[in-house]
Amino acid sequence: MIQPIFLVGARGCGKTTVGVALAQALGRGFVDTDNYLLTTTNMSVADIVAQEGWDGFRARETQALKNVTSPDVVVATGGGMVLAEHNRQFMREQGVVIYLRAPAQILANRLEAFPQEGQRPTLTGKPITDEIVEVLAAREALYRQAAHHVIDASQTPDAVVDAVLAALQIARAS
Ligand SMILES: Nc1ncnc2c1ncn2[C@@H]1O[C@H](COP(=O)(O)OP(=O)(O)O)[C@@H](O)[C@H]1O
Ligand SMILES: O=C(O)C1=C[C@@H](OP(=O)(O)O)[C@@H](O)[C@H](O)C1
Ligand SMILES: [Mg+2]
Repeated sequence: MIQPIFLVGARGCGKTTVGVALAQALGRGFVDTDNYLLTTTNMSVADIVAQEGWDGFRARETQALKNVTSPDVVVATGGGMVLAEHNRQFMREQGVVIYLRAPAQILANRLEAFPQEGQRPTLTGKPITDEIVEVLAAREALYRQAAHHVIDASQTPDAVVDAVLAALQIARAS
């Protein structure tokens, strides 16, 4: 049975980067919930948060998750998608959920090199490393709860894709 694949994990773990490569390897469609919101609302995450607060953004990302889900798609979620219990349940029931896990320092290094502030406005007002440590501590259990598989995301994107394919026991389509 073909099921959607949902990538979850903290900011910078590579959900978007790996998602594109995984979809290509499987010959599937790819969709990113943040990009979906950007193109459907013409607003960045920072714009939405400025106008509607984080609660408004969270409501929109829940709707985006439902809108983008179809059987043959790879979905890169935003790092906070797992915060809502119904999102975790939806993903687990509808498809296969992969937690891309990496240590805080690796995440911080990637985000410092490529902050994308419009899509990643501050969550805590703290410096990146402090924020990542705090957010991971708060969410680690949620990522694990949501996930069917936990993959080491500190490897190269290609190696992460191979690890996901091995976990799913499927071969590359190309
Ligand atoms: N496995 C990886 N190894 C090295 N750099 C990575 C890896 N995955 C992602 N990156 C880099 O980290 C940054 C954040 O990646 P992104 O895919 O946007 O993460 P996420 O969607 O999980 O926030 C980007 O600059 C990307 O090129
Ligand atoms: O961790 C979070 O709460 C968020 C992560 C971001 O996505 P990425 O994980 O793709 O950076 C984006 O959805 C938004 O800024 C909120
Ligand atoms: Mg992303």
